Amino acid sequence: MAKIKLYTLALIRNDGNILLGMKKRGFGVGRWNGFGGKVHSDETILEAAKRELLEESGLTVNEFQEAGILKFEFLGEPEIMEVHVFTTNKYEGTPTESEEMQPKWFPISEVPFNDMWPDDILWFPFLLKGQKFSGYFKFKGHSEILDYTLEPACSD
Ligand SMILES: Nc1nc(NC2CC2)cc(N2CCN(C3COC3)CC2)n1
Repeated sequence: MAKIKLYTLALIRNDGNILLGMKKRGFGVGRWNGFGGKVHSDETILEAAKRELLEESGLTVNEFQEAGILKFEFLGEPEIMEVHVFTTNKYEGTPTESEEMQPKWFPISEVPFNDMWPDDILWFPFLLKGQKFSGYFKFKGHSEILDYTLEPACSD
């Protein structure tokens, strides 16, 4: 039976820019990404999103928009990654490097997709348009998408 593991991913906007972090260690090291991590058993997904963003970037967010849900399967591995994606342009603090992430603002037109997870270029357009999305990706290793589905998702 596949085991689902919950993760969060927060993308912070500021006018025409988006905040990404270079992952310095662990899963996804060497790739730019939003900020997030595992959901602990004693917290909600939203609490985890806020906690991980603060830990990884130094930013405090009180109001997140739900942007979408992404499910990832890896060939030969039982765990399904369920990533809850959030976005906001309301935050406090200044992006600060952490042990996990080195933050950097990118103009929306210069998102470094070649140095990000290969799924990102597929769902970012939904995020940038404010269109909620629901996606499922089957990966072979960490760089090859074998197949996927991606569709607009209804709000509630
Ligand atoms: N953009 C993007 N793509 C992903 N693709 C799947 C990997 C194939 C996964 C993903 N996250 C899942 C992992 N999470 C790490 C931070 O601690 C764990 C960040 C968000 N984020």
